[in-house]
Amino acid sequence: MKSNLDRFAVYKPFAHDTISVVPYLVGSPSFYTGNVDVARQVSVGGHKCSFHKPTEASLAFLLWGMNIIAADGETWRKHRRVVGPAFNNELYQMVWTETLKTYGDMIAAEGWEGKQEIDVPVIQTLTFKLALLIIGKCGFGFSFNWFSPPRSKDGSLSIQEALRIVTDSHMIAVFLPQWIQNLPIKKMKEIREAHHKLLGFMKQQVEERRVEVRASLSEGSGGRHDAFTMLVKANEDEGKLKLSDEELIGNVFVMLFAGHETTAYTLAATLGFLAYHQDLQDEVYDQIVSVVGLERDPTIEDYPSLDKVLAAFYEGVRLFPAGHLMIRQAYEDTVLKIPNPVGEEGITTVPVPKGTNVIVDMVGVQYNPRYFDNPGEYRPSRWYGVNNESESFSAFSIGSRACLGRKFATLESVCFLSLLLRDFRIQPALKAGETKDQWRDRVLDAKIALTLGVNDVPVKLVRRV
Ligand code: HEM
Repeated sequence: MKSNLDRFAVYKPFAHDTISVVPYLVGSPSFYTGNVDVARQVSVGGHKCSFHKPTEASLAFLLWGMNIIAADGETWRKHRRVVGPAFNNELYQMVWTETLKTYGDMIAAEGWEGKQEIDVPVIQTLTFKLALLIIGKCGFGFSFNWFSPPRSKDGSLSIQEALRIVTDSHMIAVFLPQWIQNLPIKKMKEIREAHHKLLGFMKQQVEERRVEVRASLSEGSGGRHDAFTMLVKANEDEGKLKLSDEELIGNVFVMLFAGHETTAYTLAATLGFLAYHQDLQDEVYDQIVSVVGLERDPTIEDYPSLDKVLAAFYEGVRLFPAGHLMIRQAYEDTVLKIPNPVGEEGITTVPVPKGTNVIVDMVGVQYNPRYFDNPGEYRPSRWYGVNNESESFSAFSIGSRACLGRKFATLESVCFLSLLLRDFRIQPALKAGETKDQWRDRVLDAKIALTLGVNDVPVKLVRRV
């Protein structure tokens, strides 16, 4: 069976991991690369880089206002100066604490306390809910919980439900023509209601936070620590370079999209791999028990010692790199220095005319045998002892435009996995007559939406203690 992750096969006939693709009929050639050195040349940004992020590549992120992901050049620097400080230790502590709390809520709300075996037909139903609640609480500062009713007593949508609908329908809102979105059908009406509700709410929140931040600055008190509040706070210090309210909202929303689906899919893939590889799951479990024991909750201070849990997650990100395409464009005539194939010394310099797209194919990078021995194999030990911030792990991108939420995602995931894997052994939920290998082939393959993700992962949770 041909896998959607077999993208490196594209490069094999050419013996190069950077290729030029010429369209049959119209359009100019583009480069596709699975090479980290080439990726670095085009994706790092900054004055010396001849490539930028074209607006067409970021349309999916521009629905709510300009933001750090879509911006480029000076505009990006302005956004980064405000958004960067929001990712600080106070936020990270909040991510850990809220993940612990949300895990507890999940167990109670799903009725799993005391249950010995639980069938979970699609693990994504849990990981998406977790990621949405954590980004909602830590990114937006909302008090969400695992089972809140979708509509309040007066029949209006709850903010939590509006956020869920907006996230789930993002591709519709971006790509479907406006006249279809305006049709008086139930689904479209619901999406419009959710957008309207959320936007009104966000505007009111910006104003509320501004008042709070000014009060806490003048009183010297602490105030809230969610990313939204931090953003408003950082923006207050910016004088002339302040972001507008629309840009603030654009950035809060982009965090929702950048930080929700990515983490949720990767957690699902990681659990799928660990279900298939019971020996690797036991290795991770042994570390959790030796670091945290069986009684107490893991703390953020345990995080550096839970390196096998992190490695299991990193290997999930590598094999299912959620940010699978990074599109850059030459804004001037330039060259690419392309390393020759393995076994041949040196580089080949290729001219790149202004306007040429270079597409960093993250699946190509992560499955490139130049960097990984037997790249298709799930082997977390590749990351044992590798510094957490290391660029040898490239699936969060590299350079100054690398993922700002890397630590957010890894803290959330390590905390959640440590709790879940300590309580339960994860096993593949097989169909009647299906073998484990058939389950792997059916389940551990990719599908592509806004990000790249794993197929639905059906598992069985078996209580360990
Ligand atoms: C497994 C989880 C994640 C993966 C694999 C991932 C991957 C990436 C990649 C590849 C980029 C570079 C995109 C490009 O240059 O075109 C990126 C950028 C970014 N990510 Fe993530 N991400 C993850 C989670 C998160 C989370 C949880 C957040 C926020 C809470 C986040 C926020 C961002 C932001 C703000 C940027 C833009 C940085 C900039 O351009 O300065 N990401 N991410």
